[in-house]
Amino acid sequence: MFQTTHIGIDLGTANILVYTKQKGIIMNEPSVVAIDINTKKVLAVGTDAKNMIGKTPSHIVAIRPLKNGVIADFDITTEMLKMVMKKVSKILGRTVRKPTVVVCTPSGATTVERRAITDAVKLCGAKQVELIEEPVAAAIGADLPVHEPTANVVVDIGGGTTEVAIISYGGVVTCETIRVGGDKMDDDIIHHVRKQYNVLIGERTAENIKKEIGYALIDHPDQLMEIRGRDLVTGLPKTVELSSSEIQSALRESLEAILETVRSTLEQSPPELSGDIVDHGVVITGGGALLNGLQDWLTSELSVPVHLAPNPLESVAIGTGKSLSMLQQLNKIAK
Ligand SMILES: Nc1ncnc2c1ncn2[C@@H]1O[C@H](COP(=O)(O)OP(=O)(O)OP(=O)(O)O)[C@@H](O)[C@H]1O
Repeated sequence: MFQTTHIGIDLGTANILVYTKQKGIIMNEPSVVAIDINTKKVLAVGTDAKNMIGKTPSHIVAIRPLKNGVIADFDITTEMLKMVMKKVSKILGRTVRKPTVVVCTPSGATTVERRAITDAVKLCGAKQVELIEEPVAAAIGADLPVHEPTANVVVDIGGGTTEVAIISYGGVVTCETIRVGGDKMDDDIIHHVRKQYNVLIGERTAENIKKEIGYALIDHPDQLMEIRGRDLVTGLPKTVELSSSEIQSALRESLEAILETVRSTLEQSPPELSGDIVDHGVVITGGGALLNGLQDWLTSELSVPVHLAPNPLESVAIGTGKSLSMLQQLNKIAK
């Protein structure tokens, strides 16, 4: 006889997290797959694959099979999920058979995109697949009282998208999504260094620059960072010194786009909920919420309190997992 397993998966553009009720988050790895294009064989998944980005011979490519929160390459996503299930079995010390899986989807995902996620998870052996909208999962994960008739505003800044949602009484009252998140900020930095210094840098370097000297606030202690890339004129490696103020202006456009989305979502709030927003403010979550100075910058621009979720990188996975126990309760009632 085998045990039924209930699993929550945050299938993100940047990271994939797996949650079980008994052990909490048991896996947190980059959503990256390394493939040999000659044999079509998957060589590595997660951290091992991410470490290969930009460093492999030409027949090995590191692919991110999700873009903007949805599946961009179905077959590779399925392969990645199969490897994830194997890792989960290893971590749990037993074979996971026919699990019930809750997966989050961006609220802007189309029916076809939602269907693709369900199909991919089913192909990995899941018996039942339930979908939950990402902002609702993020709000549950951030311990917001989503089931109360009060406005809970969540700004989830992920790798591929930023979702802004007002949740009340267990449902989404209004929501806006833009395809601007941490990845776009990395692109902004790559573009800036190429334009300003004629130097090409990789995605990982850009992400490190963003985390170390990327600031949302114009007013911040100026910091310098040395980075290495390829000189586009000579083709040779080159070292460049970057300042936090130039990175701040490189990120400006993306940050303004996020701010505009928050503003227009708040503008759509029903008047009865606006008072709650002034009192309770906005919760920022997702990895992008960790950008230096973002909380202070949004507070000054929005004139409402802005709170950072306790575990911004894990809120969605925790919320997905918690919704799992709600599902179990519902199933018990149904039986
Ligand atoms: N300290 C930090 N400062 C700025 N950005 C960060 C920091 N830590 C992580 N990030 C960024 O957060 C993003 C990943 O966040 P998260 O794991 O919430 O996204 P995701 O759920 O995979 O994406 P999506 O929700 O779009 O599917 C990446 O772009 C990463 O560079």
